[in-house]
Amino acid sequence: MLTAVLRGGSVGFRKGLGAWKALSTSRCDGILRSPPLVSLDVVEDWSTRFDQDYGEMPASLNQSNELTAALIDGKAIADEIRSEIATEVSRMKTSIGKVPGLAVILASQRRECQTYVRNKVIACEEAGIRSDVTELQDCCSEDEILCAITNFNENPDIHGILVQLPLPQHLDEGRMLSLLPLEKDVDGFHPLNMGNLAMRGREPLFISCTPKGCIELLLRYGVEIEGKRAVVIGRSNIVGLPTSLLLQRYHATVTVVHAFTENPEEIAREADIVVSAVGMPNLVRGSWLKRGAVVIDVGTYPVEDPNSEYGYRLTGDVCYEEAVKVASAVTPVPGGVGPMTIAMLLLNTLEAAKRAYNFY
Ligand SMILES: NC(=O)C1=CN([C@@H]2O[C@H](COP(=O)(O)OP(=O)(O)OC[C@H]3O[C@@H](n4cnc5c(N)ncnc54)[C@H](OP(=O)(O)O)[C@@H]3O)[C@@H](O)[C@H]2O)C=CC1
Ligand SMILES: Nc1nc(=O)c2c([nH]1)NC[C@@H]1CN(c3ccc(C(=O)N[C@@H](CCC(=O)O)C(=O)O)cc3)C=[N+]21
Ligand SMILES: [Mg+2]
Repeated sequence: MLTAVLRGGSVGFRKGLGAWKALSTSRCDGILRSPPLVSLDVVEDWSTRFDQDYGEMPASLNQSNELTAALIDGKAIADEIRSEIATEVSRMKTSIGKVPGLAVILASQRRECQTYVRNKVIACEEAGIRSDVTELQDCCSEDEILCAITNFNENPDIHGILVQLPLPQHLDEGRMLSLLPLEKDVDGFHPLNMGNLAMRGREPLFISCTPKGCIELLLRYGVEIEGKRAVVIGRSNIVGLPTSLLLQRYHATVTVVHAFTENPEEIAREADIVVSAVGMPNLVRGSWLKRGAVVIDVGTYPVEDPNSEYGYRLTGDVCYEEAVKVASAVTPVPGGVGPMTIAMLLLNTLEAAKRAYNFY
């Protein structure tokens, strides 16, 4: 039975001997877990660590001793999680006649925002989750957003509410997010959820989907986090900041790099784990990476591409061709973090519904 994907479903902390330990709880027993695939130390024989489950190439060395990084297949893992969520949703429907419901408030005509929302709606449908989108004009007022939030808040069939970001410039994003009902904040962006993520000894009701998806990729690929040097590039409320907090919960030593950072390249090169969330294609070159590092590329930057379905395609922050020669594992864009974000959103929505009905 699926109740949580993150190992230690709620990441608990145990005090003792000066150290806090993330506690593994039994709440995530039903989830398929692969044995360690990627080690932070470069090893010659990857075949012994290679897990068949995801069917991807393990990192290997070529004749000139260059690494070929393993591909971290976010799409495959997300599909697996989504099918487990679908099973849970049908169990819920059968036993109490209810399904989870997700509301999305979209106030942007930007095509990639429209695409993300469309992808979320499709993913909901496939999992048997009800979804309801309120589209507002770019020029909408704060009151209109509040009104949409209130409607969804009062609707008992809606368990999760997501305000697609960024909001148009003239709106106060922080204020909008602070007005979300805590127990429906499946994006984890409410200041109380963020604050509880940041504070030791406290648990957020929801952890933001993208950071949760990044950690889940690391865990599923067996990447050790505890004690390792992690560098997060970007410090936004929606990705960089919560990712740095979550990595600390898993006992990484975290450095945050941002637009004002001097010598980002040198800092990044110290990292065992690099998470980049900037939105600048090719920012992270091969020279930014320590040999054997694990690289999670969150960036999704739309570039014109007349050959692709919607006239654009997405590129990440990482120069993939260079990174694969230095890193031990890399997430692709697309097919890496993006699909995990959606899977975690469905999971948070399922969790919200379970709480609402006290159904476990
Ligand atoms: N795959 C997914 O599921 C998701 C992908 N994304 C993508 O991730 C990217 C980041 O999104 P988001 O966090 O919302 O973006 P923001 O624009 O809110 O934040 C960007 C961050 O990058 C930092 N930055 C800017 N330039 C540099 C630089 N040259 N070197 C180092 N840091 C820099 C900024 O620093 P400062 O704070 O100093 O300004 C800021 O902290 C985007 O491409 C977005 O589309 C976002 C969410 C989910
Ligand atoms: N309140 C809020 N919550 C969010 O979670 C949120 C947001 N606002 N604003 C925008 C960012 C961006 N984001 C993505 C989600 C999925 C993909 C995704 O599925 N990407 C696919 C490809 C999609 C495609 O090709 O168009 C992939 O990377 O494989 C990408 C980006 C969520 N965001
Ligand atoms: Mg953004």
